[in-house]
Amino acid sequence: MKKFSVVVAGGGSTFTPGIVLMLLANQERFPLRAIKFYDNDGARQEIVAEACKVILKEQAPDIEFSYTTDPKAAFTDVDFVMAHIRVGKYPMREKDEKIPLRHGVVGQETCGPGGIAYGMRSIGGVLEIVDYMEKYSPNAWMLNYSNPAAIVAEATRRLRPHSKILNICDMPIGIEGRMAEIAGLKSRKEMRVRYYGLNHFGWWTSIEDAHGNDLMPKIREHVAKYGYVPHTGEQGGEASWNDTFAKAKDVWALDPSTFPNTYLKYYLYPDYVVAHANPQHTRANEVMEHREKHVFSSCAAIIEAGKSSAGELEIDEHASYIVDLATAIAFNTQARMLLIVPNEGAISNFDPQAMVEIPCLVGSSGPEPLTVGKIPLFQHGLMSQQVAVEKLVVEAWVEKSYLKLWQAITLSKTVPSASVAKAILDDLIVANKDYWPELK
Ligand SMILES: NC(=O)c1ccc[n+]([C@@H]2O[C@H](COP(=O)([O-])OP(=O)(O)OC[C@H]3O[C@@H](n4cnc5c(N)ncnc54)[C@H](O)[C@@H]3O)[C@@H](O)[C@H]2O)c1
Ligand SMILES: O=P(O)(O)OC[C@H]1O[C@H](O[C@H]2[C@H](O)[C@@H](O)[C@@H](O)O[C@@H]2CO)[C@H](O)[C@@H](O)[C@@H]1O
Ligand SMILES: [Mn+2]
Repeated sequence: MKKFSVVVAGGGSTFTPGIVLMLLANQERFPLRAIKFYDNDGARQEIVAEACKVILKEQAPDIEFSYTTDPKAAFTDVDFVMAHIRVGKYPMREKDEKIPLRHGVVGQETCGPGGIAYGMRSIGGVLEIVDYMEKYSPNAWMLNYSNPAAIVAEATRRLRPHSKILNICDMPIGIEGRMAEIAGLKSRKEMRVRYYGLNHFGWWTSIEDAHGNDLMPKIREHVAKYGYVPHTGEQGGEASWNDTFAKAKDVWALDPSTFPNTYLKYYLYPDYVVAHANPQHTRANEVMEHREKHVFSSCAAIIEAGKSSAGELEIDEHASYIVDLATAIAFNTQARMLLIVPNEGAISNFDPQAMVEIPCLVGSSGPEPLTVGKIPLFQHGLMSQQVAVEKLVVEAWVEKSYLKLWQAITLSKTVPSASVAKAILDDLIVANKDYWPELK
């Protein structure tokens, strides 16, 4: 069986160790000859890379491993680019979340003004990686999950329309895992779903088991009481995520015939979100205090001891969707997966040039979207507004347009007025002076 070469773009990511462990656990179906890391922060990457070097030496000494900040070394002779960069890293995520809250508006990583600010930083970073891939390994595929996926996907549609890049998200994966548990199944892979929307802005319309039995009634009975919290009472995990999964109950109430992506709470209940936010301590702080600290302290311990058992790195099981996607491309499996793709009529009454998140069959030539048909007025209205925001952000980046970015923030369902939008924009411009193009 062919062995593949993968470069992880964003090697210093907190998700890299879990993804490496997941890749090692999937060698049977996705054998590797080489893994490379690439990052523009060599010091950050070195900590993760040196720990992963120990793990790879223990578990897969035959896989060639290297890490670099040199694009030519990183992107030469690769079959897949797995991209998860965060331009500006967590300090900028913290500003994305805190600046809107200063103005009484939702502060979130990928939603609202925070997501727009993040998008203005990510576009250039992701396009640069696409160009490196095409320069040094023109036959490679890029599996991108750098956020904000919706804006990045629109930017790649518009600016790199012929590039071999697939934009993906793991939120539906995480929610489907909970749905499967609620339905009494062992795995989400026993479910066959129909879903549509934008990234972080979608709905399930059908969920069946492998025999075609409708699982919606059973899941609906649970969600109506508990949201996506699988069992009542104490939950594991982090409080903010637990609150998000529980809040799905109220988001679901807006259309009980479907199940919502959890991110819709930021657009449908922005008042609730702001009222429950701490402007001095947001999700970025939680992640820096927990995931980032845990991953980097584990990596340091592994490096120090020279053995993986010295750390507590965990396999990122749910990231196996990345291998599902890579094997679908590599072996033409026609796997059925949610991807962010050009609509082109799949949703028959929606903008054909919108990037929509819908089920696709994936093979060696890429994704083949399944048809969705007409969507209802409620979802159509919400999606039309949101996709216009996302398109305006990309136009603002291309044209370096202050006006279009102001329009984008004003149009977001999370923002109450053009004056509040302008105040937020002016603060974001100052905060992002090292990252955004200079707006005129
Ligand atoms: N699509 C999804 O559903 C999904 C799920 C989880 C995480 N993510 C995304 O994955 C990314 C990584 O998340 P994280 O929390 O580990 O972030 P992180 O800050 O820990 O790691 C990101 C890495 O990217 C590097 N980087 C930044 N700009 C770069 C550039 N221009 N070129 C090369 N490297 C660059 C940073 O130096 C850093 O090492 C984020 O964009 C996050 O939103 C997406
Ligand atoms: O606040 P974070 O950084 O913990 O998470 C933000 C990301 O949330 C989603 O990814 C989740 C995933 O959906 C969930 O099941 C679990 O595995 O954790 C992931 C990362 O925390 C979302 O899809 C991403 O786009 C966000 O970046
Ligand atoms: Mn996502």
